[in-house]
Amino acid sequence: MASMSVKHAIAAAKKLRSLQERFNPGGSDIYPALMGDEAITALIPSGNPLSVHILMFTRALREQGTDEQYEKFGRRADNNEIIGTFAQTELGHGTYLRGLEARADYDRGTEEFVLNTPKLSSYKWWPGGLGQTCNYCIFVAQLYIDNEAKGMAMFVVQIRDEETHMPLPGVHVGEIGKKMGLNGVNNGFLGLKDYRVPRLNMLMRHQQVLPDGRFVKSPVSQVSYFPMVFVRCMVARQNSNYLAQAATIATRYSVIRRQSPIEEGQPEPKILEHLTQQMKVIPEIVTAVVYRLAAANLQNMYNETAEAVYRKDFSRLPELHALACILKVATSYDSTYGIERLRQACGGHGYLTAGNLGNIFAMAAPACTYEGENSVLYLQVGKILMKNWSQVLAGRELMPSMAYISECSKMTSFPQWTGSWECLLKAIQYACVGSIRLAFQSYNARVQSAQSQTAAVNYSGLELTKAAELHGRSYVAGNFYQQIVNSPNKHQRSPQFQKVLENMLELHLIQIFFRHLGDILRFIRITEDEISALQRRLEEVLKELRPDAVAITDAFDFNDKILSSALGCYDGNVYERLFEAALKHPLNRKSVPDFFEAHLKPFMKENADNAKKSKL
Ligand SMILES: CCCCCCCCCCCCC/C=C/C(=O)SCCNC(=O)CCNC(=O)[C@H](O)C(C)(C)COP(=O)(O)OP(=O)(O)OC[C@H]1O[C@@H](n2cnc3c(N)ncnc32)[C@H](O)[C@@H]1OP(=O)(O)O
Ligand SMILES: Cc1cc2nc3c(=O)[nH]c(=O)nc-3n(C[C@H](O)[C@H](O)[C@H](O)COP(=O)(O)OP(=O)(O)OC[C@H]3O[C@@H](n4cnc5c(N)ncnc54)[C@H](O)[C@@H]3O)c2cc1C
Repeated sequence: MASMSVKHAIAAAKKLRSLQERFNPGGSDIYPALMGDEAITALIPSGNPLSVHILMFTRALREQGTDEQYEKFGRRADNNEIIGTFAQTELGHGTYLRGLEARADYDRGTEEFVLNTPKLSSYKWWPGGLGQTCNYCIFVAQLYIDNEAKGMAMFVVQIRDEETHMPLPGVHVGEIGKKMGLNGVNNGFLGLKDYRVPRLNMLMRHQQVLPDGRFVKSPVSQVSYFPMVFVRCMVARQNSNYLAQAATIATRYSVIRRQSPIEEGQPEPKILEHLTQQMKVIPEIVTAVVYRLAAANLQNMYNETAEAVYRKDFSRLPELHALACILKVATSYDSTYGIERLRQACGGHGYLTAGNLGNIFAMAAPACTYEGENSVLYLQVGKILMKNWSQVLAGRELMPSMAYISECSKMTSFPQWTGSWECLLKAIQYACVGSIRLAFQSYNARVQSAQSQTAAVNYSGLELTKAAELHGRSYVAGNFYQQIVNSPNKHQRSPQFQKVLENMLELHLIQIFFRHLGDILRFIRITEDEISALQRRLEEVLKELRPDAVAITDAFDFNDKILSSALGCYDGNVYERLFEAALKHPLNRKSVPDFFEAHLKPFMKENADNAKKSKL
């Protein structure tokens, strides 16, 4: 499987290179490569073994290395002359980066670093492509000078001979084993023993070790985390894509499959006529659109921040970090749970490999873990919200994506309930700020009672997580509202198209309202009549969006090859394709399976003989 994936990935990368040269001659714009990676990844159901090379290895060289280091390593990596990965996570540590055990000791006598993974738990474990594909990696280690720890640093390390692909001396490298998906990616392990690299193999754009061993600290240590921020932004885009693929499959299947009359004596309807089926499928279509728009916003913010960081302006890093965390978490959680809901909406055929929904789930699900495990990133955002709440109390301005927190903090009570979009959006934001305030009170009380900040974060973790989740909802819903209601290009849309978008906004806001009704009722008085009115509107908007469901998912424009699903093909010939896939199963090559003579027949005969004996 791994070699097939590498073969496909290389073929696709070559195609991508020619496209890039045609549409972006000589440009260093990485995004065609990423779109290509998206396409490559979608075309290789077992995952793209070059993803981490494209997304992390090349970018770390460009963003963390000096111009000279880019010339030496980065250009060759961008041109796929060398293939690398990002080796940070270890067998014993993934989240707590300050606990990473791999070490780099500076030897000023030879102006080299001596790299070691001192224990089994220090082995790098998980990096994509590391097992068999890559011949280089970015090796993340704790830097030591004269045995004094200086923090994390990144090193360009060649792990395999460029001609023979043999592991180099001092390198122990291999595949970590089968996973629940992405088995074409050959995630690997790496142990290094007294492995020496020249001083200039340490990426030194932001921090340096001089020949005499003097250490020049980075002005902002967190800039070394930047490669992860980028992938978090990419995950938001990628996982909204996975959800869109699954929503396309389930929608198309739901207008082909007929089952269970709604009126006695009437013919069986398409299953999408059932209201509960609409509630399973249509909100997922809208969620995919909502996150795709949020991910696009985040990508623009990443570009702007990356350019600023290149100019040594780190001012926007904190906001990008907060948004990248919350959108990576929200998109990966909602897409993973949404894909499973869509699989279940397709009945038994949704469980067939030929439907491809299981594989799309297996591709989407690990995004809840890699690039920062979601519950950890929720806590990270919770901490940032605590810091921002202190700013609010001090009357200081907040970063733009948190401005609503200041506004809501000035409201002594929630205004008269109207049920309008603005009211629904404000309700989610108001509940978020109420949750932040409660979390802050708990957190602050703990710090006041002499708990350390890290302990206070841990013991306030449930409230911090809730506040972070509601912050994500507020940001995403606010972004969707702005795009639909206040977009500068709104006048270019036909009235019909605007109406579909407004129905999608109505559905998203009501769906989020009901999902967090408990959180909202904690801070806002809403009567049963007002809630029932929203229930009616939910049923109504599902009915209104039903006729547009296929057109919206067709607009995602996934080629049948990308969907790779007998349930979701454009021509709708589901049963023929299911049957065609079944006949291809190896067990159907013979009428009598080999195991009949070898196992089944003796087993049945033995039982028959025993039955006869027991009658005698
Ligand atoms: C177009 C689509 C194409 C396809 C797209 C495909 C996409 C996906 C491809 C699949 C490939 C998967 C590859 C996977 C790779 C990996 O998994 S790489 C390894 C990832 N590992 C992690 O993410 C580790 C998670 N842990 C952390 O990030 C940190 O430990 C922490 C949890 C954030 C804690 O940080 P730490 O420094 O230990 O302590 P804190 O006190 O929390 O932070 C200190 C201050 O630093 C700020 N900060 C933290 N992180 C960042 C950051 N990234 N950027 C900016 N600032 C950061 C933090 O807010 C604190 O600030 P102050 O409070 O102001 O001091
Ligand atoms: C498919 C895939 C691809 C990957 N690719 C790469 C790669 O290319 N390069 C790379 O370096 N890594 C990669 N990783 C590793 C990934 O980054 C780590 O798995 C991730 O960072 C989580 O670390 P961990 O697995 O060690 O879990 P741990 O950090 O051990 O966490 C385990 C659990 O403990 C809990 N926990 C941990 N810390 C806290 C906390 N502070 N507060 C509360 N609860 C906590 C959480 O529930 C967490 O799920 C990949 C992983 C996967 C699954």
